[in-house]
Amino acid sequence: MNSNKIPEPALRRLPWYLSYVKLLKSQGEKYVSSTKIAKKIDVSASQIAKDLSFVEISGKTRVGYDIDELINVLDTFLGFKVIHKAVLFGVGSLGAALLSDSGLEQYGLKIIAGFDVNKSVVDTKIHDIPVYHSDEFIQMNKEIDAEIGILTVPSGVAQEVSDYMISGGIKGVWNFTPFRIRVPSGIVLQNTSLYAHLAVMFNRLDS
Ligand SMILES: NC(=O)c1ccc[n+]([C@@H]2O[C@H](COP(=O)([O-])OP(=O)(O)OC[C@H]3O[C@@H](n4cnc5c(N)ncnc54)[C@H](O)[C@@H]3O)[C@@H](O)[C@H]2O)c1
Repeated sequence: MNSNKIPEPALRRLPWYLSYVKLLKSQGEKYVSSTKIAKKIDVSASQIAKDLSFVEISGKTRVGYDIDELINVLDTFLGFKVIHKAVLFGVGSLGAALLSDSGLEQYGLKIIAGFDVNKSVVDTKIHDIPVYHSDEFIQMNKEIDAEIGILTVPSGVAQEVSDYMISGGIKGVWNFTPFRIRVPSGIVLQNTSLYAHLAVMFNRLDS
């Protein structure tokens, strides 16, 4: 298994296969072929077989992949089985919604604490997750040891808050702000924007 070598498009497709085979398992299926996955997902069977060649699993002739084994190797390969500790900066409408999303933990992301500067949210709990003042982060992260920082602050402070999280030991920044923040080499940056996807949908609807 070599996760460094897998191309990003293949890596992005693996969760689709995982969610489909989990559905098949819930329907009592034991085996699945790449042809069967291909029929449901708009990806060719040969592409699926190629993508799955990056994970340590081999199909059986005629029956295909053992579903339990496939779920297990995909969950492991994608990092969903290991709990990654995270903190979240900016407990506003988006940040609070993410703190309330118990689905993230099923994908291996455990948000340990939220941080904000607004007195009305500091020292509260959202979905049982404590919210602290941002100034407390550096000291607290020596204990929490979170490696992922979720950024849901206003764009105007995105860069400074990102720098601050990194100075406190954060190794990966999940940036939800529309600001193109910069991170030092060695720090992983993932930008996520609902709005960018919406723009693509509008553009396609209008054309
Ligand atoms: N990626 C997406 O799809 C998506 C969707 C919605 C919003 N957003 C972006 O997410 C961000 C938050 O949006 P929102 O609607 O939740 O805003 P919001 O105003 O409701 O929340 C922002 C929070 O950040 C806090 N904050 C401000 N300065 C801070 C600092 N220095 N340290 C810590 N916390 C600080 C504020 O007190 C507030 O609680 C914005 O940048 C917005 O553009 C992105």
